[in-house]
Amino acid sequence: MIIAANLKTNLTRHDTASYIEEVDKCAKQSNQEVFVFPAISSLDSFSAEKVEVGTQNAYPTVNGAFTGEIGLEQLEEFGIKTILIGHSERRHILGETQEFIAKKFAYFKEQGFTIVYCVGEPKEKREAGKEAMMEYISAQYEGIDTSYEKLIIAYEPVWAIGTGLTPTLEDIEDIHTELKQKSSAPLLYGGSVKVTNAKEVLSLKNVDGILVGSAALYAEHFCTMIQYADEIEK
Ligand SMILES: O=C[C@H](O)COP(=O)(O)O
Repeated sequence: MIIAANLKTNLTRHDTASYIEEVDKCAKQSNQEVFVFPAISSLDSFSAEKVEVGTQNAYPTVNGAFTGEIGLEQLEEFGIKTILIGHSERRHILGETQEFIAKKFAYFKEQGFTIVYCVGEPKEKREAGKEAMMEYISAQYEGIDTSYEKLIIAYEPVWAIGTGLTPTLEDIEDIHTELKQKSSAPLLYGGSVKVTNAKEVLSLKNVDGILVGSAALYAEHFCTMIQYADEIEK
């Protein structure tokens, strides 16, 4: 399974280095694929043996006049070859359109990156019923090559991110089963995954892993989630 931490806008360079060192220790004892996405200011050539470090964002360019952005040149300096694309915070807070997200996807696919591609519905779409919700999520697949061999998809209901709320286990399994019809790529669940619910979520059919935000900030908790995945696979 894939156990991924999105550190978002948290931890300094120093604390990120310590975090990755600690997570790498537990990841080396595990059979899981472990990803950590640090804040961009903390990207570096880490000596992690098992943890795959990815970037939370980048502009689809080698370099150029894109103030505030980083491009391929800056990622290559640290050997970064994994990227998060389409995260709901980039869609709903930073205003990335599906068209731009698809352009970014195509660019980093062209560069051979492993892409963790995020989809998920806002609360009002969830409340409008399953048909409206799936229609919304389907639109997030527009322009995306769902057969890309280095694609990982993360289903993250927007209303579950950072709220402590999650769909029921039945709902997660149901939606993941539907989304698996769209792509056979590994499908992660994200949205208020904690040490207290990670094992149940990871045990669900068509859940191939988790993408964890706030609870992953505690390396010990994130390591526990990695251990849960090993226990499930025994
Ligand atoms: O990328 C991670 C997701 O946004 C989930 O964040 P969260 O675990 O804080 O709800």
